[in-house]
Amino acid sequence: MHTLNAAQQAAVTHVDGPLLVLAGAGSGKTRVITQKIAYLIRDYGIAPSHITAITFTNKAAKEMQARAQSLLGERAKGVMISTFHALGVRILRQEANALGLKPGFSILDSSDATGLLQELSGGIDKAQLRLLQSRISLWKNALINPDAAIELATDGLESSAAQLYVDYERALRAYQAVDFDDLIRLPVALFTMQEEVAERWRKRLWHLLIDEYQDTNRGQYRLVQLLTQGRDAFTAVGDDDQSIYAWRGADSENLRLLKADYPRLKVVMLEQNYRSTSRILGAANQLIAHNSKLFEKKLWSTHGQGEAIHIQTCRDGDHEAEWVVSRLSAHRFERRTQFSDYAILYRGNYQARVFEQQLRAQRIPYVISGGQSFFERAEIKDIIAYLRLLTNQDDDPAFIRAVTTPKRGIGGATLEALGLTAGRRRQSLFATLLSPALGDDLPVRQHTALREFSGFIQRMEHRAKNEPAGALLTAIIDAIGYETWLFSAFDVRDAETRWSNVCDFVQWIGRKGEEENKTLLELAQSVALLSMLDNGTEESNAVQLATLHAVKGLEFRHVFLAGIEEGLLPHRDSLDPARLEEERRLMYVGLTRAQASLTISWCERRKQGKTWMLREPSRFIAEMGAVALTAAAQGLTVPDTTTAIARAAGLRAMLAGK
Ligand SMILES: Nc1ncnc2c1ncn2[C@@H]1O[C@H](COP(=O)(O)OP(=O)(O)OP(=O)(O)O)[C@@H](O)[C@H]1O
Ligand SMILES: [Mg+2]
Repeated sequence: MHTLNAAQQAAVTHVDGPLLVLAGAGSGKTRVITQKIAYLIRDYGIAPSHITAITFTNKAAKEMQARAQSLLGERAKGVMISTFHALGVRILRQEANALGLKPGFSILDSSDATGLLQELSGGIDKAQLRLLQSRISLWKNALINPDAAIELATDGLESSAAQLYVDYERALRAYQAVDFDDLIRLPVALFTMQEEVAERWRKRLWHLLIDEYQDTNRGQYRLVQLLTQGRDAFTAVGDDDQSIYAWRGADSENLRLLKADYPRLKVVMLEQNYRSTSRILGAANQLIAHNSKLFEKKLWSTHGQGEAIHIQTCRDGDHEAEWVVSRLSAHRFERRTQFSDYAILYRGNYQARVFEQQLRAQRIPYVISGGQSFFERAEIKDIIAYLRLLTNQDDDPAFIRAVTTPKRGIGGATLEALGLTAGRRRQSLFATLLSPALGDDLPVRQHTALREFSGFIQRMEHRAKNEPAGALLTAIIDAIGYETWLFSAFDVRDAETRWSNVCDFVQWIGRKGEEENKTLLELAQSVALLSMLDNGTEESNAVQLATLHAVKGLEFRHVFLAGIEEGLLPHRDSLDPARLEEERRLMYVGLTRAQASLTISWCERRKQGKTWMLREPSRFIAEMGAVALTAAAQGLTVPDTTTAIARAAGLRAMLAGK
């Protein structure tokens, strides 16, 4: 408690009613949550299992768990610290029956969902499909069901989306599958319909703590309401200036709604920033002052002025990557810092590639998050299809993927025949396959192959109940001949990469199985969640590469913000006033990740498709205010790449000599 300021202490000790901590970046909101968990358990005598904390990413959950553990030791283990979605899974798993789901239901990640929608929509083009999918997702997040969506639809696009939504829901139910949005929507529906179920959960949940509250959507808001109704005891912390998920249905109005919905709401403001130098904070404050305000907030730091913010003009994207990586390298030798003190941040995933190339070329270890997930690679999804099938045999998409990968002589015609019979009988493919009468509809050879497959799945399911997860997964992969198949289907280098990913996955499952004492069946279900937001491989001393969206809540000693140009940030599709404000908040999130130094780069030209486009520095740079900056942009010379590399090499030699 002595490590908290007075306002933080007030937030920690307020336990009997609703509380909102509303404060800017780096003011210790997340710290309030961790300390409050410890306070509730140690000083207030609440059992760990009655406390639940919600974070935005798996990574944040992990960090919070570690911090709670360092404060509380073993006792912290009983606290549920997870993302909203993981809480949803937990509720659904326990209440599956009430929702007509079986406990082993499948969770589709967004690319599975896209695949299913593609199939249902009869193969429309990708751009159109993306629009429909995001429309459906927004409806789901706003708790609007398919029937209501049909009524609400106002134009052609919305009507097709609503129709697709109807078919999509039907398919999901038939496959005993849920998508990410359902992980919130279904518990809300359940708690709304069945008061006694809601009450049971409320009893278990003495105090709920929610980080990054500004990025909750309608469904999540409702879930919190349903879980806390009655005692209304919860802690929400957030910053409206860091709301950056509107495109996924998040609504920072939820902060204001709290005040209306909970008349007893206590609001605590925090004003001291413990993270950044005054100069970085000043730039961030000046920038965000250009947005219209939901709440008035102050933020100051006692860390001193610190280093000037460096703005670098680069010729093009390649030059930028080279420059950033060389500067980082030189900086590390000068300051004797760790690689993990650095983050290179950008707006879009695709921007990562050039930085990865440079980092690899200069042999600098890095981790990347927010990019294409490890779990979204084809070979990993192949294996996951088998896992899904073990837990839920009605999962038709998993069945089709597994039965056809590796090829086992079961062709399109066979699957089509099977599909027709299944459709007629309103059964899943797997259930149809098991029924004795099927033989009439299929040629003998095909029938035997299918039967072999179903027998295999059933045997493995049986073994999964008591054999260690890692060993069993290895057995499955051996039995299906996956390695051999990879090397026959792809060229050697490609196959090697894929096989090594599969081995990593097996190891990871093995480790998780041991650590969490879970069977393969139990692990299989949570795998889908990992592909959601963050999936950075774990390495301790590495430069962090990430999108701005993925680094919310995190901090780094030295931050590079790349591609800070008109068109990229703000993005050219987001220039209307409302979206421009969201872009500005994104920049604010980026600036406020930095503790000690901040380097911003932009390119004079960039390739867009095949043509070179001239670029301008982002308006956000000007909005940060000139005092904060050294301006290479204003004609100051900076060491070019070669000098920086030479300097780094010189320093390396010097350090080695010492
Ligand atoms: N009272 C305090 N004394 C010393 N350090 C503190 C105090 N409160 C917070 N800090 C430190 O300040 C940094 C920022 O805290 P924290 O991450 O909790 O801020 P936040 O408000 O959650 O930021 P963000 O809005 O970016 O999520 C952390 O390193 C934290 O340990
Ligand atoms: Mg935080």
